[in-house]
Amino acid sequence: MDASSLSIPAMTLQLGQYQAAVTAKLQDFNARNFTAGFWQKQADLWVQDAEAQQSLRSFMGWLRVAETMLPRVGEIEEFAREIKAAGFKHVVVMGMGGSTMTPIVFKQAFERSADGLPLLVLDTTNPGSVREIEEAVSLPETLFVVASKSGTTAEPLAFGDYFYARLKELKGEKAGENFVAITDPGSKFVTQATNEGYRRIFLNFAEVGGRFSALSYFGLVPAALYGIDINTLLERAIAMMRATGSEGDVAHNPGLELGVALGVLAQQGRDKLTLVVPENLTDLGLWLEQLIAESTGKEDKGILPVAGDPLGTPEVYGPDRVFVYVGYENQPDEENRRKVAALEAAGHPVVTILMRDALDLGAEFFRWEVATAVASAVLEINPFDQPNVQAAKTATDQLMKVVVERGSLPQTSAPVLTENGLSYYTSGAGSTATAADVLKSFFGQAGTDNFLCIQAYLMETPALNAELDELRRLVQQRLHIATASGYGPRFLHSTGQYHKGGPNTGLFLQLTTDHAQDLPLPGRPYTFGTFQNAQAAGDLEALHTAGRRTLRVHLGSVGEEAGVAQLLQDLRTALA
Ligand SMILES: O=P(O)(O)OC[C@H]1O[C@H](O)[C@H](O)[C@@H](O)[C@@H]1O
Repeated sequence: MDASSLSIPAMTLQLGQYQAAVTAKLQDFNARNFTAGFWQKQADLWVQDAEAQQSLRSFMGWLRVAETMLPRVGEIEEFAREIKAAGFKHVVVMGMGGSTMTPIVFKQAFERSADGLPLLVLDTTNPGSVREIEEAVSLPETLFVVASKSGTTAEPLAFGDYFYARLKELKGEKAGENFVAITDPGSKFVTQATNEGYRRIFLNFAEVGGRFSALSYFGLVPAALYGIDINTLLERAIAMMRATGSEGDVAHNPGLELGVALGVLAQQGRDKLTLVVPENLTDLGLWLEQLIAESTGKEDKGILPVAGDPLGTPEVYGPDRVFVYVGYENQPDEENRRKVAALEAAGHPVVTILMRDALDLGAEFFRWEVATAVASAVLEINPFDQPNVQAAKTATDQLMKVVVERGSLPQTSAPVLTENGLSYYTSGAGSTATAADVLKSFFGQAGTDNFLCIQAYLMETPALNAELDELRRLVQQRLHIATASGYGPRFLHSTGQYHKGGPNTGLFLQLTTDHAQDLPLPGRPYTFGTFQNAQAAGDLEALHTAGRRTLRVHLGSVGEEAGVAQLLQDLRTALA
């Protein structure tokens, strides 16, 4: 073991029958001096098309962003002190995908320190969630951080407009004092934030893509406001950079080894990366999902990150899994570790990563960024684009144009059935006498390497989470397929790329509602609820265009929890 790898979290790979193929690929990559080429941004390691190579190179700024940020720690910490001195009591970070995933992880993984401010993240257009945030804080004492790399993403702009209008009612022309922007230089949002008198605009780096931006201003500004020691976080990331070859050759490159393993396993059908984490790291799953799914899920290939799948015994899993345990050295997490050991004994490949404390997340973000880029090289795809995300955005934009012109969303198709207030929309239904029939026929399409993806355009609550977990458990036990679940529109900026661009193995269950308690968007002729439903309809259209199998269950005016409870009951009958 070389000296630099001593200062990074330990990783072990138990690959069983796949070890030989992974070793062969590693030897092949080493023979081609992959690590040196990687640090020199040698784009032909991934793709051969000249245009794609140029684009790929232009998004590799994340490689050394931790080093760029280290000298800026003082500036960020000074800003955090200024905010506290100005009397702010809360921070709300607003944005989508890569721009807000890191603060979500930090908020769960770290206890807020005595000099940190409470942190909330808004990354949904659900009117109930927006209202929940508004009610949880005292608006005049809240700092709103609008985080958008492009400065053109519809959601953060809507969130910014909504809360800016609220603050204007309270503080008039001084509203901008409560707002901070993190965005790329030259984005349209820079102009808007300047005109609105934002307190501060942090300019990030054009060559750092959203999902690779954890160690840039996007992750570090919220972290410092929350009281996290960002200096140590970056130092740990830099230790991982060195271990992966940033300063020259290394005997073992942990990012390369993980990435090659994941890429080779995916090629051999083990393409569902099933994450197992202790209770206090579940949100790391959200971060890994957006990184891995959006980077690798394209051209009908990809690795599906599966987070929050109830962990079962070996016999409920098919040969399409690789299990990754990420936990803490000093936290026993006995039940998870015992189950993972049983899976390994049964021949499933298992990766184990043990962090010393939450500050090691700095190192892990970087390890996983390298591994994701390396796995993409194995799969021969460009990890830094997201071609299929745009399809859903375009379809949603078209629908919103109709809303602006006509005042409401167009009715697209008729349900195949309405029962107990729930309406079912699907093209694949056979006999549709009852809801259980519709469900039976939809789930009857599940092949062994398929997965269920629940897409909930609903308000996230602990009760709904518990119901969706139950739904996943039921499907896993009865059908032995992987299950994933995401709240819309969050997942559109994350796993949404894989859903439309990855292999056509998903069964997509979309859940929508009428939004009994909607919220108007100031200055716009529509509500948050209509916006969220347009996003659902736009994505459904994009899924259909990509030939995916879908079932939309509209909960109508039946409450969200009551509606999903009804669905669960019918599903139990259907899968009996
Ligand atoms: O930061 P933004 O430019 O607003 O982008 C937010 C998110 O939007 C898109 O959907 C991309 O696919 C994501 O990778 C990105 O993180």
